[in-house]
Order: sequence, then structure tokens, then C-alpha cells
Amino acid sequence: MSTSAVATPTRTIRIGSRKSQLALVQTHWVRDELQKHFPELSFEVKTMDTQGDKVLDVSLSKIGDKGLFTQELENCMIDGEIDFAVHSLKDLPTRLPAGLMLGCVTEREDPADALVVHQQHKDKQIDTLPPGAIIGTSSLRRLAQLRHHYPHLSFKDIRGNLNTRLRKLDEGQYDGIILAVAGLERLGMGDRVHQILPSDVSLHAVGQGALGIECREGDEEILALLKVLEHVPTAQRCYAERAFLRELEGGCQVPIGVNTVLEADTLTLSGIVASLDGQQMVRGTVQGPATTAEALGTQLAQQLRGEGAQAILDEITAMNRA
Ligand SMILES: NCc1[nH]cc(CCC(=O)O)c1CC(=O)O
Repeated sequence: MSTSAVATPTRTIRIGSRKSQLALVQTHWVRDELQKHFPELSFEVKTMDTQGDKVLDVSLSKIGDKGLFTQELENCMIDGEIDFAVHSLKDLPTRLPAGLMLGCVTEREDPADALVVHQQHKDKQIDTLPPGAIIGTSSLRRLAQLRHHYPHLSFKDIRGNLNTRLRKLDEGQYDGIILAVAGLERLGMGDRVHQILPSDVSLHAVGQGALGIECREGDEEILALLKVLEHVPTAQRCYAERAFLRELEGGCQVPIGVNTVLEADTLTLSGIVASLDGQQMVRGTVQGPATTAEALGTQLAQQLRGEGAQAILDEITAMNRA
């Protein structure tokens, strides 16, 4: 072996991403931030379609398998073809394949849901839309909560990426659609947000509005890079939210919503479990030190199970078996 100083070739870090416009905006943001922090490294983005991108004609809740938007990326990570993957945290299952971990949670945008309306309803809000107005959503969580509050509205499934959904709305297939504020903001379409749904109408999805970066367990080199993007307050909130969901879901898609507030070092987690028709809702709140985020999530889940959430979960499991 030569003892002379040989320059190490620049290490290329490979980042995995879905191909949707939103995924790419998010991944490019991560890449650009890391490049600023680590000018000596080079970063490369490798994109791929996931099952969730390919199967567009089936309702999400029907194919609602775990890892719909993540599995292909995870396989590439395990095979060493990519070093980490950037996800919308809400699309990342709460249980990850062996050998992989959630390496970083970035600062969250507004996690709320938004109503986007067809132009003929510009003067309306969610509670003044006419009876029978057609609302597009593919999320059981949004569906159950909105059905509960607005039984006079009609609900219709909607699939496709954000641009596709907005086009379907503009074409008149829907009177309104529900989307995450965060996605619209990131795509520079924040002006399409017509009304931010208040948390007493719709608790948001676990992890909504944050990015989750998944990497190989114990990959210290990558973890050290990702650390610069970690936003601790967002991470604490999302760890509580994910623990709540992990404790409640058992392979079935269930309408579950959350809200978290972090004040000083105190974390407040509110959660809801709803029946699919929105008739039953079990809701509660826990509070404690942010350093115990995951324990708070588990605690709230157990509390709600005892207050009727278990019956809702059993009913959904039985229905899926039938
Ligand atoms: N499941 C699709 C998805 N995954 C992440 C976002 C939006 C951005 C986010 O929540 O981080 C969306 C679209 C939506 O719900 O409107």
C-alpha cells in the first residue's frame, strides 16, 4: 500500500425519492440543504415509482397496504443502491422493515387540512356548502370526520397526484376537495387553500406536513449528515403522533387523527379514532414532558381503547375480514 497522500475520491451519497412533483420538490430541498452543509460531498437523486404511484384506479383505502409509497425505496436501501430515502412522513409506516430506521424529521409546515373549492363556491366555507355538494377525498380520516360534522355533503373518492386532483376539481368533477396545506405550500400553490379546516372539524394525519428521512439502521455516516436537518420540536411531536398510531393500528386502515402542541417543554397530544361512517368518535388529550413523547402517544392510545376505540377497531377488522 502506498503511503503517499492520495486524495479520496469524492464520496457520492445517493438519495432515493418518488417521482411525483411534490416528492421531487421535497427531495431536492433535502439535497440542496445537505450540499450547503457538506460542500465536499456529492449528492445524487435516484427516483422510482412505488406501488402507490402505479395503482391509480383503486381507492387508497382498499389497497391501503403498509408501505404503499415506500417499499420500493426501502428495498433499494437494503440492497445498498441508495443511502437514504426522503418521504412525506405521513406516508411512512410506523413500523419499518428490519435494518431500516427513521433517521431524521425535518421542520414541519402547517400540518392542517385545507378545503380547496371549485370557483363557483368561492363565497362558501365548509359549513355553508349546499346540501349534496361533492367533496373529494381518499382519506378515511378526512371522510369520517367530515361525514360526522357535515352529513348533508356527499363524498367521492379522488386519486392521483396534487395536480391531477386539482384538475379534476377545476373540471367540475367535485365541488371541493380536501388536501394537506403543506403539500400545496411546498408546490407554490398556497393560494389554492380556500379554508384551513379547524382542528375541531378535522384532526390531521400523523406526521402530516413533515418530511421523514429513512436510512439504514446504525449507518453512522449518513445519520451524522441527516442530523443537520433534524428539527427537534417537530420530531418530538411526530414521535408522539407515531407512537399513538403504532399502538392503535393493526394492519388495517383506521380513521385516526391527531394534533400536537409544544409549549416550552410540555407536549400536548390530542387524538381521535372514528368509525368509518363518522357516527362514533373517541377523542382525548394527554400532556407531559416532550422528552417522553413516545410514552405519551402510547398512553393516549391505551386511554382511547378503554373509552370505545377498541370497539371501533374491532368493527373495522371484522369488516375487512368479511
Ligand atoms: N398521501 C398523499 C400525501 N402525502 C403527503 C401529502 C401532503 C404533504 C404532507 O402531509 O406532508 C399528501 C397529499 C395530501 O394529503 O394532500
